[in-house]
Amino acid sequence: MPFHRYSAAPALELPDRTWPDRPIVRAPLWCSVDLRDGNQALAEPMDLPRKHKMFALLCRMGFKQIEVGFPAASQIDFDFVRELVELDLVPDDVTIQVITQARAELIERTFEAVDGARQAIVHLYNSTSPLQRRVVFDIDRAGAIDLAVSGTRLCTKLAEDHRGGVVSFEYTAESFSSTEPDFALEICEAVMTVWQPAPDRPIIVNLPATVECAPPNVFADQIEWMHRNLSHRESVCLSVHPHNDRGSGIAAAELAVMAGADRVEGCLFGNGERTGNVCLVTLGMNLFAQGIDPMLDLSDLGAIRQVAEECTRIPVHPRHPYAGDLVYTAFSGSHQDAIKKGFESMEREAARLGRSPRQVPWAVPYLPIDPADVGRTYEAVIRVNSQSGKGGTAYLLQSRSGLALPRRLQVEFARTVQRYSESHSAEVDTERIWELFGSEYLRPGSRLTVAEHTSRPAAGGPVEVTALVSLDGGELRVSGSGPDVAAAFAASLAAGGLAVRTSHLEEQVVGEDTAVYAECVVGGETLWGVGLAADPARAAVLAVASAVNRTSAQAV
Ligand SMILES: CC(=O)SCCNC(=O)CCNC(=O)[C@H](O)C(C)(C)COP(=O)(O)OP(=O)(O)OC[C@H]1O[C@@H](n2cnc3c(N)ncnc32)[C@H](O)[C@@H]1OP(=O)(O)O
Ligand SMILES: CC(C)C(=O)C(=O)O
Repeated sequence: MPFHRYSAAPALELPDRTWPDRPIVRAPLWCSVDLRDGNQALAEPMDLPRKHKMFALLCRMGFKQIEVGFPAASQIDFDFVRELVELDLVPDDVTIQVITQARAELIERTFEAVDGARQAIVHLYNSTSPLQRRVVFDIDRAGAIDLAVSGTRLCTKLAEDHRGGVVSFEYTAESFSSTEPDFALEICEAVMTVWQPAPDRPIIVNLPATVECAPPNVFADQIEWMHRNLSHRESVCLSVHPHNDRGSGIAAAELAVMAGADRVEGCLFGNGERTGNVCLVTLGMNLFAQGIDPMLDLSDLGAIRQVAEECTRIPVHPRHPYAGDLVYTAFSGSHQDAIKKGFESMEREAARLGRSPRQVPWAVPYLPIDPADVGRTYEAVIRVNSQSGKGGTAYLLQSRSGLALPRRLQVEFARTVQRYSESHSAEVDTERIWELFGSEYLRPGSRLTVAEHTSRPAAGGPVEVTALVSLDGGELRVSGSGPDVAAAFAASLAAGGLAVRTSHLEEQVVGEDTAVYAECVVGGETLWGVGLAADPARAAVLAVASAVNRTSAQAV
C-alpha cells in the first residue's frame, strides 16, 4: 500500500478547546439537502414527480429549511422551484433554499427561480482550500475573496429587489475543513462585510467538510475556532455540512454541534456525494435515544425509508442505524436470551407501576431503543438460526403459540431446532419452529396412544387413573395411582411392562386449553413430554404419552 503518498490533515492548535465538555442539549436547526447534494449524486437524478414526493416527505417530517435544488444548473431544478412557488406548495413555516456558484449569470437565474417566493435562502458557494484555489481556479487567496465578495454583492442587490417576500443568504466556504483557518475566517468576514448581518438580517455561514479528511475531533476544533472568532456572532447562524468520506460524518456533526454549530445540513440515510452527506435520520435518532426531542418526526421510519428509496433508487443498507432491516434483530443466543429477559422485566416493571410497558423507561439489553417507537414490530427482533439458543427459540414459540416452556424443556427443544438449522443451513422461522415443536411433542405417537381414560381422586389423597391404551402394538387396560394425573398414568404403564415416572411437572393455561409439561424418566432415560387439551387431565395423560413416544422416536 503506497501510504507514503498521503499525509495527515493539519490539525488546528486549540489546547483550550471547550467542546468536549459541552453536551448536546437540544436539536440543531436541520436543513435537508436531499434535493440538491443528494440529488446531484444520483446516477438518475430525480424527475419532477420524485422531487415533489421527496419535498412532501421532508415537510411531513418537520424540516423547516429545505435546499430544493441548483436551479441555474438544470431546467428540472428550475421548473421544480417554480412549481413550488407558483403552486404555493411550500408550507408557511418552511423556507426553501437554492444554491448557486459565484457567477453572475447563475446568480441571476437563481433569483429568477425564487421570484415571488414568500421566503427563500439563496446559497452562494466557492471553494477556498489551497488545493482547489490552485488546481481548479488558478487563483490566490485574494482571487477567491474577490469571487465570494462579488457574488455576495450581486446576491445582496437581488435580495433587496426580491418581490413578494424575504430572501436570506447563506455563504459556504466550500472545502472549509481543508482550508487554512485564518483564510476561512478572512473570506467569511469579507462576505459579511457585504451582507451586513444584523439580528433581524442574519447570515448563514456554512462550513463544510466537503471531503471528510480528518478525524471528527479535528473538525470540532476548527468549528470551535470559527465560532469563537467570527464577528457578528449573534447574527450568524453557524452551519456545518459534513460528508462521510472517513465514515465519521455523524461524529463530526455531533462534535461540531458541541463546538458551537447551530445548524446541520445533511440527507436522509446519508445520501449525497461519494460516501454521502451526514445522515439526518441517524443524527435525529441519536438525539431521541438520549431523551432529546429531535424536532423531526421519525416515528415511521419504514414509510420514510420507502419514499427515500423510491426517490433516490438507492436501497437503505440492512444494517443502517435505526432504519435497516436487521438493526433490531438478534440471531445469537446470548443476545436473544438477554432481550427476552429485558422484555419480561419491563412487563413486570409496568405491572408494578400499573402502566403499560410503553409507558415505562426503555431498558432492554442489546436494543438501544424500542423498535415500536419508530414504527417497527417486535416480530423481527428475534430470529433463529444455528447461532441461536434456547431463549430465542422459546421466545418465538411463545409469541406464536402462547406456550411458555419450562427452562429445561427450552434447552431440550432448542437442540432440535439447532439440529434442523444446521442440517438445512438456514434460518428457522416462527412457523417452522411451531411445526418442529408439534412434530416433536404434540403429534400422536407410534408407541403409546391413549384411547380413553378416567381419573378420580383416590381415598387418602392420591389420584387414580384408568386408561385404555395401545402400547407397543398391544391394546390393554391399565390403572395406577399417584399424587397427580400424570404420575398416576405413568405408574399405570407398569402393567404394560414400561417403567415410567414423572420427575417434574408444570401446567399452563393457554387460552381455552391447558398445556402440561412433564419431564419423565422412561426406562432410565430423562426426557420431556407435552400435552395440550381442553381437559387438564387429558393434557396430563397426553404429556406422559408424548414423553414415551419420544423414546421410541429416538430409538428409531
Ligand atoms: C461541493 C458541491 O457539491 S457544490 C455543488 C456542485 N453541484 C453541481 O455541480 C451540480 C450542478 N452543476 C452543473 O450543472 C454545472 O457544473 C454548472 C451549470 C453549475 C456549471 O457548468 P459549466 O459552466 O459547464 O462548468 P463546469 O460544470 O465544467 O464547472 C466548472 C467551472 O465552474 C467553475 N466553478 C466551480 N465552482 C464555482 C463557484 N463556486 N463559483 C464560481 N465558479 C465556479 C470552475 O472554476 C469551472 O470554471 P472553468 O470552466 O472556467 O474552468
Ligand atoms: C456547497 C457545499 C455546501 C457542499 O455541498 C459541500 O461542500 O459539500
